[in-house]
Amino acid sequence: PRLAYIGLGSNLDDPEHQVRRALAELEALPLTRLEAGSPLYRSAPMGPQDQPPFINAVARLATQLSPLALLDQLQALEQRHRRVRRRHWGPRTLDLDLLLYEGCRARWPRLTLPHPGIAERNFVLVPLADIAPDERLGDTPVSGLARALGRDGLQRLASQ
Ligand SMILES: CC1(C)Nc2nc(N)[nH]c(=O)c2N=C1O
Repeated sequence: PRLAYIGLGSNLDDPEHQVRRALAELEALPLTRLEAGSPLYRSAPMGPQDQPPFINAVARLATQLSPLALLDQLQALEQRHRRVRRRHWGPRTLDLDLLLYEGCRARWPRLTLPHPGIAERNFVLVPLADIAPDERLGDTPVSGLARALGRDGLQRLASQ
């Protein structure tokens, strides 16, 4: 199995429940185990502000699926949460992003690895650092990037 990190996000239809349910569904993916889930974080939307706050988390999977097979599974999961893409960067019930895949750098039409937005989004970087502080982006440990970017606007939810 290879390690893969997934970014989860929701700001529609009870976002906290959407994210918690998606974490359980990641465990059920074929040839895949959920190894770790970060705490959940609430934050104001980056980009268009006229939408509800987001709930975000990051999960670590151990999977035998290839990157594209895993991406297919993630997109199928998004559909099952009735993801309706009305406007670009608009509200959504569930976003699942493949952030990192062990030993894989790619710039394919469907998938760029590592995910290009990681280092500028504290709602991704901070939960990623919670479960993978020693992963490196370029030459920098994720923990250092998260510390530099800061936790402004991020509220950690009580884990239950
Ligand atoms: C709309 C946009 C860019 N903003 C976001 N903003 C936050 N806080 N969290 C997200 O997951 C998120 N996802 C997006 O796609």
